Amino acid sequence: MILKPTDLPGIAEITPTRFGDHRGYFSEVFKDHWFRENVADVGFVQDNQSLSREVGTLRGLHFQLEPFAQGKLVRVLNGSIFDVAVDIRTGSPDYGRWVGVTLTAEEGNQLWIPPGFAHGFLTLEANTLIHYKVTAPYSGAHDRGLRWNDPSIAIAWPDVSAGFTLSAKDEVQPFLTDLEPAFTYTSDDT
Ligand SMILES: Cc1cn([C@H]2C[C@H](O)[C@@H](COP(=O)(O)OP(=O)(O)O[C@H]3O[C@@H](C)C(=O)[C@@H](O)[C@H]3O)O2)c(=O)[nH]c1=O
Repeated sequence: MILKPTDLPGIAEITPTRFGDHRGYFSEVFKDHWFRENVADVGFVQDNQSLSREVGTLRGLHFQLEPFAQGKLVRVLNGSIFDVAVDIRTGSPDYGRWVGVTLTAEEGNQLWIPPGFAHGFLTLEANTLIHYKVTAPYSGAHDRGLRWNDPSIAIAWPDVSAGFTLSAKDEVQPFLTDLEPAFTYTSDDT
């Protein structure tokens, strides 16, 4: 496993080793012990999969409130995405800052997004299939969002000529300035 920090403290890119031979490859894509030792001492309780048919499908930005706040470990099984995390921890030196990493099925790279960050992604290819592990179960009552194109965050989403496809919910998510404080930064945070 190759662990690479990103420009946003707390967000890490992980690329599992692939052992290739004439048949294809073998790869350990998640190892509990390694993850706890090297990334975050968390347990995952739910695995999610989503398929986006159109290139330019944008899901997010999403997070869940406590006590169902989720850390997410995201990877792509088919196609590719521009995966984004935004720091929404009140008092954080990085509050409102974002980072984006291209994740591809070809490379098999993953992004770790701890609780305290809003998450979203844009598909860069048709029929992109993603898989992600989460550290808390889904709770619709705790599900919250942040506007994907909030000018105060100014995420540089890649240009996809097809235009963006969003859910009705995501078209009208609140702006950062209107968010109820959901997370508080502490110096123990990574
Ligand atoms: C996320 C989720 C959704 N659902 C249901 C609710 C709804 O009926 C349907 C579709 O939900 P959504 O529109 O919220 O799906 P989606 O827009 O794909 O939501 C996901 O977006 C990405 C960016 C994330 O970070 C995820 O945590 C999650 O919020 O699936 C579950 O049953 N369990 C879950 O864990």
